[in-house]
Amino acid sequence: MAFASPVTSYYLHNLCSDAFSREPNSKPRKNLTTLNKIHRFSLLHRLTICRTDYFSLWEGRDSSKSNILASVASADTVLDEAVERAQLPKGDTWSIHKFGGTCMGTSERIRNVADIIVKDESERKLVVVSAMSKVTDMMYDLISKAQSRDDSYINALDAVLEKHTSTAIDLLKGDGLTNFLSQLHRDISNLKAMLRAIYIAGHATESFSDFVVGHGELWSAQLLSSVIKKNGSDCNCMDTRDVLVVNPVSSNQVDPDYLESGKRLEIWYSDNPSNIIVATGFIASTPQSIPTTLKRDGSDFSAAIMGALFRARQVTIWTDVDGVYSADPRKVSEAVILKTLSYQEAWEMSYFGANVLHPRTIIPVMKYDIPIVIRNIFNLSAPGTMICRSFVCENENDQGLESPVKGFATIDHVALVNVEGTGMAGVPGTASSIFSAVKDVGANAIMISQASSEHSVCFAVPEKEVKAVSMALESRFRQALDAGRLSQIAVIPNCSILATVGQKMASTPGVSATLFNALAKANINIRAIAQGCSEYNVTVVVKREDCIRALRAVHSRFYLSRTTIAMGIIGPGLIGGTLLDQLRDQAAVLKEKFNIDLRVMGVTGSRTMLLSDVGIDLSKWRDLQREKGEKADMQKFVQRVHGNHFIPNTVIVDCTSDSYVASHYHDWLRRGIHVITPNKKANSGPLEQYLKLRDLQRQSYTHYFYEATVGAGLPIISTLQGLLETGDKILRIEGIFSGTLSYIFNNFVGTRAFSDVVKEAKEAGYTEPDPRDDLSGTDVARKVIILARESRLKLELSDIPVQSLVPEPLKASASTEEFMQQLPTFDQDLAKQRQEAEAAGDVLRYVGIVDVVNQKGIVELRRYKKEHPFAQLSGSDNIIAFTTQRYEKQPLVIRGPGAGAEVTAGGVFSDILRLASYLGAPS
Ligand SMILES: NC(=O)C1=CN([C@@H]2O[C@H](COP(=O)(O)OP(=O)(O)OC[C@H]3O[C@@H](n4cnc5c(N)ncnc54)[C@H](O)[C@@H]3O)[C@@H](O)[C@H]2O)C=CC1
Ligand SMILES: N[C@@H](CC=O)C(=O)O
Ligand code: NA
Repeated sequence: MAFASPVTSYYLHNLCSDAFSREPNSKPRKNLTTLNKIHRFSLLHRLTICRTDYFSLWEGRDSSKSNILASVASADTVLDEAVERAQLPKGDTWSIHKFGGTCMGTSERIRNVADIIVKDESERKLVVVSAMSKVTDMMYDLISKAQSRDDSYINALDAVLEKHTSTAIDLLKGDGLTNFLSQLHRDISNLKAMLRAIYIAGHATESFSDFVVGHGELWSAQLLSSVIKKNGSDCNCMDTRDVLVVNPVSSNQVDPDYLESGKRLEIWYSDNPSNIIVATGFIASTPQSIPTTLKRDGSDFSAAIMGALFRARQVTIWTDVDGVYSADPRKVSEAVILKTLSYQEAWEMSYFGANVLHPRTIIPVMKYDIPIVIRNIFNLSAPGTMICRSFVCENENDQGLESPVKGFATIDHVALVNVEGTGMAGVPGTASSIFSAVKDVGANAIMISQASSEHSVCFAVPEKEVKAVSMALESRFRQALDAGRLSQIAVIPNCSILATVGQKMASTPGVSATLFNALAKANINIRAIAQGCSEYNVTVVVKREDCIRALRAVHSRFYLSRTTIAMGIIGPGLIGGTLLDQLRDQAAVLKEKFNIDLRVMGVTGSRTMLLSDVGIDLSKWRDLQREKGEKADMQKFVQRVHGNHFIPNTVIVDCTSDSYVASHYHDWLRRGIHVITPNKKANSGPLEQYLKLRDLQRQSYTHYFYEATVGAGLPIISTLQGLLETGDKILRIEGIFSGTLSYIFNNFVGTRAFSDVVKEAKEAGYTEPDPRDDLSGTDVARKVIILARESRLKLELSDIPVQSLVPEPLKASASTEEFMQQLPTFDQDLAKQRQEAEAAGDVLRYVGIVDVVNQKGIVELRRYKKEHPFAQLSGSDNIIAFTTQRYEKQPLVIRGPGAGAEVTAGGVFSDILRLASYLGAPS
């Protein structure tokens, strides 16, 4: 220590002798205290009996679960009887309660804490408190200001004084208030002198800082104990520096000295016996009685050490959340509060950044099987999460039996390092060389994985450390790299770690299969995997951009009972609009009865789009689109529907007839977005693109359904796929594939004009957006191509000869309206054809044929006898006959309405439900 002047030394000498003159050992030692009795008779005894019974049960005669549970219950009775016999007074057990800074944030909250403590008279309590919220930061700020010779530390100290004075005035009165304020003023004037010394020296040692900072806990403990006393309860305030002794092991870690702390506690308690003790968290002393702190998460650690010293029944950590969540609720909004966690599970979760306890907090209580309960001070009705020995956890409730996985946690900003080469196999010491290089640059390997071929070792390090690590490895292995014994030291940046935690994974086959399956279904690629043989944790490394989706996918697989699918609907026209209405009407039933949760996150037309982060209210989607719609932007639409929500599965439903929209399917499928459509453009477009699309889709775990492209809601595609998949051979598919043309020729009778019937078909919603697509035969040709390609024929649309019914002069009409206006002029042509057919006892039918045997397709207007099944149709009926090896003599025939808003939207809807069932919805 280089102190600048004699003045400084003088100040420090005085301050230090005042501050460090606490000599707990010098206090008179009394005989065995009540506390010791508690140790001996009550808790240890209780725990011993308890353990003996559990173990004898495990090793004993009957280890079936129900018998164990029954016997545990009887063991509890035995315990109670033992306690009764020992005639231990009620209240002899201790519990530890820890209240963090938020719980102690205001006078109102401190009053609330006092209420919780005083109202529960069931047992003795040691209450560990943190400083009032923000005070620790204020105290550190004082030191940093003083060290950097910034005079404003004086004002900052005044703010600290003011905060505690006003809180005390709110909470206390009379002697309680006077005593607190006079102690506060004494402390503040001491601090002022000390900070002045730090200011002059321009430096504060760690123990000075610890001493200054620890005042936050001293004041909050004094405040709380005064309030409790004011309420008439017997309470003492403990400055834990008199009791807790710790040995520093590194700059951010200390080891408790239980033996010495136990001795000091005994002395302290014999001087200050009471039913309630309010103790300062965070602070402690070294064996030389120099003030220190317990470093990070110090107050939790204080509570756990006290729990162990008191052999407490339970340690309750009061906080502002309902307990430990199954995943970070900011990332997974459907995360649930876990009822129990084993010590090991809590350990694993906290390692991976879950907001649980610091692992070292668990060690002291774990030793004595003391449960830790995390509870919400703002929601007393929530039972919280109990962290305890796994055997006890299982008995507490059945949660452990339901899911072998408890929680999921992630670490971002990670890079993978892959050291690879044939020269590694069978060479002892390679791993040691790799990790000693990692150690030499002070990096931490978060995860390590090596396959037994030994050709590569892969490990994850924090991204900020990867450059130094790779340089160190390159230099360490320069020779091996030059000689080719190592082929590469590769860095894979932008990764995240996803950990799945659960002690019961160890004894449950199939957990990792479920996990990997969920990731596969969400189309997430796994870069590396690690599972220790304790099996408490399966860790995967994924691309950072996939991490939240991965987390949601696995979480929903293990926790969401429903199959939740995010949907984007493109083209809210006739079919799209009807589909949205059908979804609106059926959503509740699907959710309730089938556990399927369909959420429309976006609807886009060609001009406006409507987006939502939680799902659009379908009861008013039209109004919302009108009022809240924004300019349509396909990229933004897909990004929001797929990326910005908590649902792992996305489907885009294309209800347009647009080739441009269809050209996006490839990209969507590649990104793991499922596609469903009644739009025929993709499957009847250029063959090469179609084949590419199907290849991609088959390779990925994404689904592409298009039942409504042929025969609207009729099961045409699925029937054909079923025949093919079960090994049948398709010979010929023949039918009336156009609802519009079926309707037209079914109704083009008597004196009716052809154009009138076309108009009717359009108004009934059977036609394509442009009815020329129907009349020209193009729509039928597309359906023929779709079925031909499904039957493995490699045909282009241009390979199909098509007989068009569009009069030659109208082919080039500017608009649909113009076409419809001019059509009556050409009514005579078709009237003539019809009359000729009628005269011969025939009817006209517009048919499509897939001739699989001869590998060709035909689309034409044909004559059929009046008795032929094709002549028996009505309305917009389609009829499709499959002639196959199995159905050779009698074709398999499907007939029914093949166009129209309701049936088509219904067909699209059932594809959506098929997707849900593929994704795991109950059937
Ligand atoms: N009407 C029927 O009976 C059947 C129709 N289909 C198919 O259903 C699809 C939809 O047909 P309809 O609803 O009758 O047509 P429609 O014309 O009523 O609706 C299409 C909608 O898509 C929108 N749209 C067009 N291009 C777009 C783009 N690039 N981006 C966003 N939105 C765009 C339009 O603005 C319109 O709202 C078509 O592919 C059709 O072949 C399939 C089977 C039967
Ligand atoms: N316009 C089509 C609709 C279905 O694809 C038809 O009439 O069949
Ligand atoms: Na269909």
